[in-house]
Amino acid sequence: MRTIKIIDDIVKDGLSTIAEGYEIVPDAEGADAILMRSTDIHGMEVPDSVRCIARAGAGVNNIPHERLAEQGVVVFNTPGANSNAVKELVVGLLLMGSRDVLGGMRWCREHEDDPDAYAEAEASKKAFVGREVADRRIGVVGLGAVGSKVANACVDLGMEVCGYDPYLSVDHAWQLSRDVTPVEDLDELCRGCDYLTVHVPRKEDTVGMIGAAQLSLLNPGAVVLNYAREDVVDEDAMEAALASGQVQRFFTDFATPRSLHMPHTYVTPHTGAGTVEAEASCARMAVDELVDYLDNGNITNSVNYPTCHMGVCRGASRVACLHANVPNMIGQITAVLADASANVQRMTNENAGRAAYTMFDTDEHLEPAIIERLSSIPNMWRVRVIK
Ligand SMILES: NC(=O)c1ccc[n+]([C@@H]2O[C@H](COP(=O)([O-])OP(=O)(O)OC[C@H]3O[C@@H](n4cnc5c(N)ncnc54)[C@H](O)[C@@H]3O)[C@@H](O)[C@H]2O)c1
Ligand SMILES: O=C(O)CC[C@@H](O)C(=O)O
Repeated sequence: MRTIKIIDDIVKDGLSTIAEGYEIVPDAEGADAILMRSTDIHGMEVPDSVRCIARAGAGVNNIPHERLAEQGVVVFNTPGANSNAVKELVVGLLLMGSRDVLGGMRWCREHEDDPDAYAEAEASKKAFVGREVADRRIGVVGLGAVGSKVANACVDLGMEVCGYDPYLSVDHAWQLSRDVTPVEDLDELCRGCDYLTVHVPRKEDTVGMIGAAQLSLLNPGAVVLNYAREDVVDEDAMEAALASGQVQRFFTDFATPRSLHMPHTYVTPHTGAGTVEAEASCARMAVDELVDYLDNGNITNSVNYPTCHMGVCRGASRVACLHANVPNMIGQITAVLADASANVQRMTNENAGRAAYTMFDTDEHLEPAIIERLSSIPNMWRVRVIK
């Protein structure tokens, strides 16, 4: 029986692909895998029993994945699985940010007992006049799963859309409307924008990337949306820009102590991906990744190990070696197998960044002493006997 510890709220519907032979357990200690969402586990000691962690979502800044790679723990995420949900909310807020929808609704609610409200509304409505988004310029920072969808939707709304993404993948480039203008410099992107929306992961080069300089380049009265991570937009700079009117409205998905008190700021409680569809598709993708890794050693959508697929093992045994991406690891692994006269049926080696993954099927079962020898190769982080 394989075991999964679930951290966070994972919709039941999303767990439907958990195969027979799996059990959800209450503790991480002793579990084979962890399935989780946004809880920050930087301070958690991940037990040695845990071989993989799947984050049902896109952002993995809450998981120490580089450290976990050296512990031989494969970390997965679910690229794109919630991107439509975020796109829909961002587009909705973009429109709300252009018309004072919330102000108008508040006015109506405040007049709920006023018998003359209907007539007074006609006189009061000029306070809520907004602007149309068509022909306005929007800058989209990050053109991945979410950003590319937002950019395309803005094209459909008739906006002038510019995008900035120095690491744009070929897949996402294919998905992007040809009416999105690529801009190579962040400041150039911001210059003259009426709207700015941010869809980058939280990492060293994105923390604070939207600061005073970028906000000052927007058109006065711009609307800014942050549905990426809280500190991608510098809060000091944003508060000053809101106070001066340089930014008219700020929509953010992050209820930080600061954002909750900022003027003209509309905060949602990290619900960008909060739809039944997105939650289920993230959970299902995460479960599929965990199960294929635990059962077959295959790796799909890992953020700290390379992709590797060898299907289902047809040999007597399958072993996976998780190790540093340094020279002569394959040489040392095959030397151990040659010493043991093991006949390798299939073998794959892949690497990504500092980590590498070597998986092989053999015609015979490998004795524990051989596994021991493989494990003691320097820079070997974990050896898994899958079959
Ligand atoms: N609010 C939510 O509920 C919610 C939901 C999904 C994603 N997110 C956040 O949004 C981020 C993006 O999600 P996604 O699914 O589009 O991820 P993604 O990986 O598909 O796209 C991220 C894009 O950002 C680009 N990028 C990276 N560094 C950059 C930089 N310095 N400047 C410009 N572009 C850069 C990448 O090249 C990539 O194209 C996630 O990492 C997560 O933090 C939030
Ligand atoms: O799990 C969530 O609720 C939010 C997920 C979102 O922030 C993501 O990065 O995909």
